[in-house]
Amino acid sequence: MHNTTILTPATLPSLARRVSDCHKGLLGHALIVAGGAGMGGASLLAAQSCLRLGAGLVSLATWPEHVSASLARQPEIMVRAVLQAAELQPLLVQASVVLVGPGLGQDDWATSLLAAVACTEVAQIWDADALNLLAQDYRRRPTQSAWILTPHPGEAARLLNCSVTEIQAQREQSALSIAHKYQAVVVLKGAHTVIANSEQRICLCQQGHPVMAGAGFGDVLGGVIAALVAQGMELFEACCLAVYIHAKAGEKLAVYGRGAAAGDLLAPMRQELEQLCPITG
Ligand SMILES: NC(=O)C1=CN([C@@H]2O[C@H](COP(=O)(O)OP(=O)(O)OC[C@H]3O[C@@H](n4cnc5c(N)ncnc54)[C@H](O)[C@@H]3O)[C@@H](O)[C@H]2O)[C@@H](O)CC1
Ligand SMILES: Nc1ncnc2c1ncn2[C@@H]1O[C@H](COP(=O)(O)OP(=O)(O)O)[C@@H](O)[C@H]1O
Repeated sequence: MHNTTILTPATLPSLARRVSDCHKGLLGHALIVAGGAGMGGASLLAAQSCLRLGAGLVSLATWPEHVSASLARQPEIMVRAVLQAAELQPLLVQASVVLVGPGLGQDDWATSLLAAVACTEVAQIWDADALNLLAQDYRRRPTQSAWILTPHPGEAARLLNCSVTEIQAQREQSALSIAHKYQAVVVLKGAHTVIANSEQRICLCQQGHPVMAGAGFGDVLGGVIAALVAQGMELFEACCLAVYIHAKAGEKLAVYGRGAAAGDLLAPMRQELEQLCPITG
């Protein structure tokens, strides 16, 4: 049996305040490995949200055709064209956390980049196509590092080799089963997101809104988790805080009705984080 903790301001973990002589070198370097051909939006959304939630440095390793558009949109991100996995190595060495998968695709290029990430010791977050590739072959998992998996119900069904209906019928148990099978922290997304780990720890987020049922909202969440890990939070705690501020920001967007774009979350997520965990003081 497990006890479920409902995420509220009283139960949420906190992000440490910044000391007055803080500098970007103390706030982590996040590497986003994302965006195969035709999916440059997913990688940019993830990298932007990581930057906007306070990571000290953000690098984006992506398919070459996305470099100029990404730089034009967000020049603070260090955007690198990567054609071969070997080109990832110097970036992996610098990273304090890696997010891999948004819009990555599942071709040979994507598979080789994922293999390079899995070999490193740095904490890593696997999302979207990284999860699809993992579901196809369990041996793709990292062997030396702590990791987070962020499936939506479709990806969760692939990871457990069952149906979406079965996942949704018992969401908490499904998250625990994935956590146990893959020895990871798991964020099972969708209405009332569940966070679980392999020690049967489980948290439930009751915030959020159907206005978030749109392209890219999960890519943004991956970037937020990466930002909080980069700034020093433990993996499970970072997931809880990220899920909560992402969902609360979604509720704020709901007042405008249908048609929210995932990038609209950035400003309200910053406000939520500041309200819960002020930067100084
Ligand atoms: N702008 C971009 O470049 C975007 C790229 N994206 C990328 O597109 C690729 C494919 O991802 P998709 O997620 O679209 O496709 P998937 O085939 O992985 O997932 C879609 C299916 O999952 C199930 N599902 C998902 N959420 C559910 C929920 N809450 N309840 C019940 N069932 C649910 C449904 O069966 C749905 O048809 C990924 O690499 C992703 O990162 C998307 O993130 C959309 C935006
Ligand atoms: N009906 C809903 N209620 C609450 N949150 C939702 C709802 N629909 C989607 N979300 C949230 O939006 C995000 C969608 O992620 P995902 O399905 O991975 O989208 P994408 O791959 O397009 O980025 C998740 O964080 C999920 O919890």
